Amino acid sequence: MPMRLDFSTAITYLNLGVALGLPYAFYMYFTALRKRALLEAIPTVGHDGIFTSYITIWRYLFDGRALIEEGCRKYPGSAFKIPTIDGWQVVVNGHQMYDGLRRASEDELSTFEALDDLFKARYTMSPHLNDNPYHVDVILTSLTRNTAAKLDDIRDEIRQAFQDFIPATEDWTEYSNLPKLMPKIVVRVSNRVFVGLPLCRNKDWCDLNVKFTISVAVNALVIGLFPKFLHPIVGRIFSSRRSSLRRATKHLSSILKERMETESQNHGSGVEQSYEPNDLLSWLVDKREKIGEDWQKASVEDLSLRVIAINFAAIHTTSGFFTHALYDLAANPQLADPLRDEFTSVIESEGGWTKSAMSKMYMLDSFLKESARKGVASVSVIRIALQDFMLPNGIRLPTGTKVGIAAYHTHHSEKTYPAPDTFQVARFAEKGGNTRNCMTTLSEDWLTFGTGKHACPGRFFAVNQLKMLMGYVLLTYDVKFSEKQANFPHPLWFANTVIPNSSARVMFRRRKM
Ligand code: HEM
Repeated sequence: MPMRLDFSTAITYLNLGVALGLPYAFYMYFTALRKRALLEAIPTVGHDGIFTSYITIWRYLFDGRALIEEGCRKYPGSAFKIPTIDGWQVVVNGHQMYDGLRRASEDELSTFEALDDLFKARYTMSPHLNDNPYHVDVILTSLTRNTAAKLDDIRDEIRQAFQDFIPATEDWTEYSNLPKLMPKIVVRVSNRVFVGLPLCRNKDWCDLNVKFTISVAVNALVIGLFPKFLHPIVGRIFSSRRSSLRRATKHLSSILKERMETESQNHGSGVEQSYEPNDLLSWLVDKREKIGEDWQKASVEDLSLRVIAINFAAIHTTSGFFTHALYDLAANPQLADPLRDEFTSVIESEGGWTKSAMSKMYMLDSFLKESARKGVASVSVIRIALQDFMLPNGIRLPTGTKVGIAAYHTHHSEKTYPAPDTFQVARFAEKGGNTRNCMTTLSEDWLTFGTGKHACPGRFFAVNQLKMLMGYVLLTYDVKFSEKQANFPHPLWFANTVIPNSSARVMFRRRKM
């Protein structure tokens, strides 16, 4: 029977709601006033009234780039603040400011705290992941060093994955929603190196790793809608971390146990660790003493979590980058021949798809870098101040302030990049082995991989993979936009992130010589 609410019960509920809601509203109001007062010395772009700031918060979601551009014009080489749904975001621009952020230590401006804030990582991934992020070191050292030995595997997996998802047909075949399709290819190729065969082709493993990133982002968004003091409760309710970890452990448990057993037997016995099989799992197991005294207790869960966390960092970044590059290739079909010629002549002179060959693809490097230059997020290098921090121009960031660099603005500076809105394939191309301008070299004008101690450790692996993906496409297919694709499919800039356009229609066919 439906429950009837009588008048006096309704009044009781109303009173209860007011009794609880009013103190909360006051708490929120005074917290907002206090936070704004702390940042008073930093100018605001948009509205900064406690209530009117919501107009800017809304605008930031869909037009953040324009707001940041306005801030950079008004305060060149300096800092300004913008109200966002996650609180105040301080944005800096200019080389001097870049240097200030680059040099800051983790104790001053924290990346881990910023990741936690952005992805609510302690609830969506693990409360302990960043206590000892030794997997970051494993990516930077073991993965980078071993990539050369894995290029044949990468190439093989690229071929297999493309055959499965974009078979080379005689006639043109149209594909839509590349942002959904490309992660399916990239997850296989990356996992050929992370976990090897046959797991890298396992549907459930691939599905888990493609969807884990999305579930973390969605969970974080939902948790962020609640006030911070409720996060420990809602963080448990709105998080799929346990089910994702269970799923990952199911796949990795027996493999990891076996690797740990072998590694323990060899540890200290003088037997040189030969990394057999030579993959990320072996490197993580081998280096697990870096966890500290407890390294032997490194559990299967701990290692499994690190593997899906690495996938989280690797898959959608690489596939988003690759999707943008494919759009740029389809929009500039005249570039296919020169890029293809460079690819074939370099692999011929270098004796195959080697690491040295990849490093000599100057035009391809420049093409990919130019594509990423245009499609960068509006804010990058996001940090949170763990103590009061003085910016190089004397502006003080109080403890707890979130700060980032205006990346889109930097990548579109007329001074650094003349005609910044045009696609210039040779903008970065340099012959003669000069690596100053290549994709993996960090600089104040190139923020795709961040900067400083926390710059992307996977960039060397990612760039090799991207060059091989692009090389495979160039040698195997002709690519163009469908006639239905009237305009260039610009990405969507949402708040401070960038998302590849999902409505574009791209046509592929087997390459006609
Ligand atoms: C094109 C592909 C990629 C892009 C655009 C990209 C971009 C980035 C950016 C912007 C950061 C933050 C840097 C900073 O705040 O200064 C980052 C961090 C990170 N990336 Fe990447 N990334 C890519 C691929 C990868 C891959 C393939 C891996 C792993 C194999 C990876 C692992 C990581 C990790 C672990 C961090 C955190 C580093 C730390 O906290 O010290 N990334 N990446």
